[in-house]
Parts: sequence; structure tokens; C-alpha cells
Amino acid sequence: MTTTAEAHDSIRAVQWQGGHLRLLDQRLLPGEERWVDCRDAAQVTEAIRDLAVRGAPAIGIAAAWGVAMAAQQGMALEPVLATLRAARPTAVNLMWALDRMKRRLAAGADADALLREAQAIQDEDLAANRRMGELGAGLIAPGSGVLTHCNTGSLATAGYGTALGVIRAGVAAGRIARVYAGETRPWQQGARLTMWELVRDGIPAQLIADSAAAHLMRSGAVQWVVVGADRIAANGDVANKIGTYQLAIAAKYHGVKFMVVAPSSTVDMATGSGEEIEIELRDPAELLGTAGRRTVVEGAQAWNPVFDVTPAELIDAIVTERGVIERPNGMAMQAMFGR
Ligand SMILES: CSC[C@@H](O)[C@@H](O)C(=O)COP(=O)(O)O
Repeated sequence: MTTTAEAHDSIRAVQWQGGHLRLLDQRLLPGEERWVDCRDAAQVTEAIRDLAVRGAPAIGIAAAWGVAMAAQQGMALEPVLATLRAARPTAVNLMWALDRMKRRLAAGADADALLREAQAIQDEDLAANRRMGELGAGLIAPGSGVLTHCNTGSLATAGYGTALGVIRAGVAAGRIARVYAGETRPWQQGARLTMWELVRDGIPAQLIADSAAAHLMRSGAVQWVVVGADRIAANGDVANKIGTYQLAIAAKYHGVKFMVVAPSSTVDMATGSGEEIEIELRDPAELLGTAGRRTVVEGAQAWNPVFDVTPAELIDAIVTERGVIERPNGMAMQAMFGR
């Protein structure tokens, strides 16, 4: 158990090793810890699309390594950039990382300089997470309970995590006394991945069914909902894993505070509001079965949007490595992220 003021975190799920990219396969956890070796950018694209690597910052980092690897192999980079960009639509970190690589390329960077840029993107993400951990934990009163959603930990980032980083820091500082994680149907990021990270760190936590969240809030056990983000629009609206929006509504009703934790690479000032964010629709099969086994009657159909948008007015704090915006709105976002 974590009894000292040290926040654990040893998982590094995205690793550049010996000229190729190693990804801890998130489709198989917690049952199996298997690594996927990507030896070209096409394999990186596939790993992002098929969720071997997932979580907004992690897919941006993986894509940056994909571009660097293609440069090392002497590939034409424009098609590589375009294919990686199309792998998933909602998390802006993917486009942000590719734009950053593209700018370096346009400035004359050679293959080795692109490798250094990918490493910088990864290193900066880890540093941002640690800073956000401190800032976010500082908002939480000692003895609080928190509910989180999806997986926002080391697996979803360069390490440590965004919302889960706040939880790591908050538990280590003695501010967070109770942790609850929603299972995050249908892909079970909370049940399979967040619980795996928390158990590894010795952080006591309880899994809840997504549908238990309002009941949990009513019980008084949680004072904060702490989540990550896939894209934050210029007015402070936040796209995140499906189910986040209903948590924010339930939190408002019960007087539970709502915190979004994301690096500035998740902020998209070119998107005016959440209305403009493309929401990824995935294969209905993810809903109609579990682990490849059909659980719903043949012939049934399903609608499977995997993100939703939480309006800024339901958010108490957006925490980035640049600072905290309380009660976000367009003006506060402009002041912190405007060019
Ligand atoms: C630090 S991760 C923040 C978000 O990317 C996370 O909450 C999320 O929605 C991930 O979605 P996923 O579909 O698993 O990639």
C-alpha cells in the first residue's frame, strides 16, 4: 500500500527501443502483458486504430515516433503524416503531435532531428503530467473521495497520467482518501486498465459499474469527479470518453466538483466549441459482445459513439501544466492558450 508521500508509477507503455516502437498491448491487459513491436509507420497507424495504444497523449506520442521511424527508413513523409492523422478523429493530441513533426520537417529537420523531436514530445508529456498532478491535487481538500472515468494513467500517456496523475499525487499527499473507478463500458478502460494501474501502485480503489455513479455521488463518498480529455475547445467544452457528460450532469446535481486534467497539447483553440468536435463512432461489435464473444442476440444493432462533449458550464476546473482555469469560459481559455 502507498503509505508514504511517494507517488508510484513504473509503467512506460510507449517505448522507443533499438530503432522500433514497442507498445504494451492495451487490448490484452490485465490478462496478458504482451508487447507489440511496430517496425514501420503503417504498423503504428494500425496500433492506434485498433487500440493497442490508446489515450489522447499516448497516441500523439506513438504517431510522432511513427513519423520519426518513417524518416529513418527514408519514406516519403507526407503520406505517412496523412495516414497517421486519419487513424482516430477525436483526440487532438494526434494532430498536434503530427503538426509539430511537420513543422520540424518544414524547417529542414533530418531523420535524427525528427527522432529527437519525438523524444521531446514524450519527455514533455511526462513532465506535464507530474506538474498537473501537483496542481490538481492541490485543489482537493484532505480526506476527499474521487471518482474517475476511463483510463488516464501511465498507459494513456508518457507515464504517470493526467487525471490518474492527480489521483496518484493526491493519494500520496494524503488528500485523497477514497478512489472509485467507473468500468467504462464498452471497452472497459476503467475496469481493465485503471484498476490494473491502481492495484500495481498499491492504491486502494473500488470499481463501480458506470450506472452506479449517481448513486455513489448521492451517498456522499465522493467530492470530486476527476477525468482526462481528448480535446478541449476554445470555449472550455471538453470531449472525453463516452459517459463523461452524464457524470458531469450528475455531479452538478449532487454538488460534487468536476475536474478535467489534460496537457496543453489537448487544447484546440482552433475549435470554437464542443459542437465542432468530431465524435468517433466505432464498430457496434464492441457493444454487441465482450472479448470477441457475442453477448447480444444476433440481428440486434447498436450505436457506439466512444466520446461525448461536456459543456464548460458543468466544469469546475481545467488543469493543464500551464495552470488551473476555474469555471472555464472562452475568455479564460484565451488568456491562457491564446496566441
Ligand atoms: C490521458 S487520457 C484522456 C483521454 O484520452 C481518455 O479519458 C480517453 O477518453 C481515452 O479514450 P480511448 O478511446 O481509450 O483512447
